[in-house]
Amino acid sequence: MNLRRIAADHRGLLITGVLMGLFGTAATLAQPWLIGRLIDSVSAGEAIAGTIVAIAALFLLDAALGAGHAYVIGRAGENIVFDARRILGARLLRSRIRDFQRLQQGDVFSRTVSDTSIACLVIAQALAQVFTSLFMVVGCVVLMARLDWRLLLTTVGCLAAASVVSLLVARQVRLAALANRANVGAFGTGLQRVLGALTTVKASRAEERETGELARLAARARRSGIRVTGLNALLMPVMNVGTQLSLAVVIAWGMARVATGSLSAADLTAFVMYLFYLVSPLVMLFMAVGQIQQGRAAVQRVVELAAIPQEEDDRRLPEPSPAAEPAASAVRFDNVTFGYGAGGPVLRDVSLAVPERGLTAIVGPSGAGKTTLFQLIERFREADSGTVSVAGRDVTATRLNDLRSLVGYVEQDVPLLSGTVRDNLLYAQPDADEAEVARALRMACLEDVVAGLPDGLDTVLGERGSGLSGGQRQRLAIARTLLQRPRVILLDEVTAHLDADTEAALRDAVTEASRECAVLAIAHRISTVAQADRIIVLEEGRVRATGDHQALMADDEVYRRLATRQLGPESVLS
Ligand SMILES: Nc1ncnc2c1ncn2[C@@H]1O[C@H](COP(=O)(O)OP(=O)(O)OP(=O)(O)O)[C@@H](O)[C@H]1O
Repeated sequence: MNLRRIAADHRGLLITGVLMGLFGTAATLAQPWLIGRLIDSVSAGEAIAGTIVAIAALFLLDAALGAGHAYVIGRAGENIVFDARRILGARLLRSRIRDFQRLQQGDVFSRTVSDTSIACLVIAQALAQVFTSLFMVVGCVVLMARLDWRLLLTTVGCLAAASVVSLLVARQVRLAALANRANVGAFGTGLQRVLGALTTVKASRAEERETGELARLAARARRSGIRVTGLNALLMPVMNVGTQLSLAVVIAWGMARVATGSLSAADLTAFVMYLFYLVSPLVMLFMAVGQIQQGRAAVQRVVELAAIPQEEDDRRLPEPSPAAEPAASAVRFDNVTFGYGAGGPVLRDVSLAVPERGLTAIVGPSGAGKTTLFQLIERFREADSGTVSVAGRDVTATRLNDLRSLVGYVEQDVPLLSGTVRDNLLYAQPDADEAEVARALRMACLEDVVAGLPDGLDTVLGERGSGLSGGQRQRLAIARTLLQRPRVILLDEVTAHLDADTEAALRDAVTEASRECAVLAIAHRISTVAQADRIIVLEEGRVRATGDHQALMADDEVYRRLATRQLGPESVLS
């Protein structure tokens, strides 16, 4: 993402805003000159009605252009923020999982939400401010020089001293503001840390400790915020002292010269007005420069995040042929080796085939690489060597959209999003009709559950599907997957103990699903293993054995151990 290019897309509005600001400034600059002429006309006893009308018109024009400038620049800023967030959102959703998982979620959030607005608004507004303030300062100085260059030198002397002090203060403001942003960010991260694990905090009786920690972080943010406010409060008064000093000198010396006749009263009045007009844009200029510095830091953070690598653009790959390819296996691994990077391979020379129908259970000790197999099938990760195929197609030669429509993934922990039950059900297949929904609910054994909810399908679920039990959430995710009519369902079973009824319902749902497509289940329960048509035993990234329960109980020591210790002692009896 290139913010400069985004800003260039809105150059029409930006240029209009800056031009309005410049014309408004020109209208401001003309006012003291016209008032000087008014004084001249009054002194000379000439008609003044025309001049008064011109001055009033200038005031109105100045006000209208000032308002227009603020609105147009603000609007351009919001447009730029909108584009930046839209592009960033799309890039995050299309990012590669392995790169996304390296990021801190709190940091991604603050870069996408607040850094984008700081970067874009500050830069649009501060840049516009620089143009108009600079024009005002230069205009005032030139017109003051034309009126009286000696008075100008005196003024510049006083204001220059005040400006140096202001610049030093402005620098401190910038540093303090950066520290304050970091402290506010640290508070946000601290809050996210505890709110994300609120039940753990409560169960550990750590509320008081964590409240203290949050208060400490909030106090740091408060301290640095007060420092910013204090320094900011100094800026204007420092410049005001400079103005008051120069005003006193200009009036004293100017009046003396008016008395001797070397300066007209009209020119002195105009000069004093320019003096007032000069100060505010001078301060604005300092502040805008400081803001641009802050904005640059935010731009840097946004651009860094936007550089996150993307899933490959696979539109060049051929479209799948409409005739369903005959495939002997729903999923095939041929000599697949894969590692996450440092630490060596997690899957080693894995070869396996999952038939088009039926339930295939994967069992293995913790860390054997079971979830990693699923990651490769969905192509969240890619094999270092060997081939993974789904429905007869090499996953690396299939468009991601096509691949992921062939595969339904039912995760263990977070299968649902917040929203209604219906939203969740239709998530992968938004255009499914009522008959298909009813069929999916029936197959996933969810009809009774939905009927028992207060608003049926329109019941609103909390974040991550809270409001349903673990087993119900998984069955809803199975129903969602069934609506998609995939060729393969990947099921990572819930590990938590389920009651006998829920377990039976889940088992029935899986059996139903496996009549229509291949179900590949990471099995944590003996009920799944016992009903499986075939079982793959994975150990240390290798396929150790394949077979049915009876055969593996007889032949495979690791399976026997898993079946008796991990999956439940009752398996020995089965
Ligand atoms: N994102 C990751 N980055 C680095 N290593 C990882 C990552 N995910 C998993 N691993 C490592 O890969 C190995 C296999 O992990 P995987 O999650 O596939 O095992 P598993 O068989 O599903 O285990 P469990 O039954 O405990 O869920 C583990 O040693 C794990 O530490």
